[in-house]
Amino acid sequence: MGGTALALEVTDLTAGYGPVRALREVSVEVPEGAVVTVLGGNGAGKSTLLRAISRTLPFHGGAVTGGTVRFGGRPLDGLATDRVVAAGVSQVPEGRQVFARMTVEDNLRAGTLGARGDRAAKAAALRRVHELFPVLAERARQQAGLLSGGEQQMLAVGRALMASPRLLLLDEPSLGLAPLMAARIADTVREINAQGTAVLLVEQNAALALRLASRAYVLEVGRVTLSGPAAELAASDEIRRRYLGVADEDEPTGRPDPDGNATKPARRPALARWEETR
Ligand SMILES: Nc1ncnc2c1ncn2[C@@H]1O[C@H](COP(=O)(O)OP(=O)(O)OP(=O)(O)O)[C@@H](O)[C@H]1O
Repeated sequence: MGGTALALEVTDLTAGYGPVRALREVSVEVPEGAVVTVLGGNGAGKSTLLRAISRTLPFHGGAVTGGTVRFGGRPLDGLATDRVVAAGVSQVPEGRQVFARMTVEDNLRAGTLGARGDRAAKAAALRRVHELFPVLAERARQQAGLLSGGEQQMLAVGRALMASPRLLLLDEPSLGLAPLMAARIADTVREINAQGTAVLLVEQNAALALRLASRAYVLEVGRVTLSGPAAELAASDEIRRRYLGVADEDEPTGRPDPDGNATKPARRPALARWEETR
């Protein structure tokens, strides 16, 4: 968990796609070494935020039209994507997007393009990725497109880690995965963070994200509508009702009864459901 030093400082960021305004004066901070999450429904602007930070928005036909992004005190504005990677920020895009016809090892090698560090640093990064995801070592010569969905997500995360980032931008890592696989990915995010990498996690699965993060932001139609410590947001009625699938009149305290059972099993919060898979 971070102290007061900020790794990432996004200030009043406005961005869009032609006439579509996807982000309006969004400000987000990630302290050094922290996990911070951005929650929000479909189309809220979560992916756009990550693309604006990694400067990949132009590849999607979008542009930043206002505000600043600073990393480690230095502005990222105007940098090419590979310079952002070199500055220590790597993104795992939504939908994994591994190179399906390339081997697993070549996908990982692609992650070192633009990265800082010499051969020894890249070899160390590969060892770290193989320790986190042994299956990527076992399947090194296999075509990436033949991996399962969960394994492809591991590959996408592994590829981003090959650049030894100080900040990992993670776009919906649990999307389309079975609960057990999502929980495994969550464990890995925790481990990556414990090794010193800060994480900005975009998720629709609020239960999972709030368990991982120390701080959370809620994005609605391009604006930050709520932010605070993740534990506080997880306890708030508004978040519980809208993002954790709990109706406050049913479970005013949200606490299980003394036997540890939720009081209304049929309406158990998503948070409890996720914990059961672990
Ligand atoms: N490449 C694009 N071209 C035009 N409009 C886009 C593009 N990508 C996203 N948008 C629009 O920008 C807005 C924000 O989309 P964005 O993908 O950032 O939201 P999101 O919160 O990541 O949603 P989801 O969880 O569904 O991916 C939406 O109105 C969306 O339709």
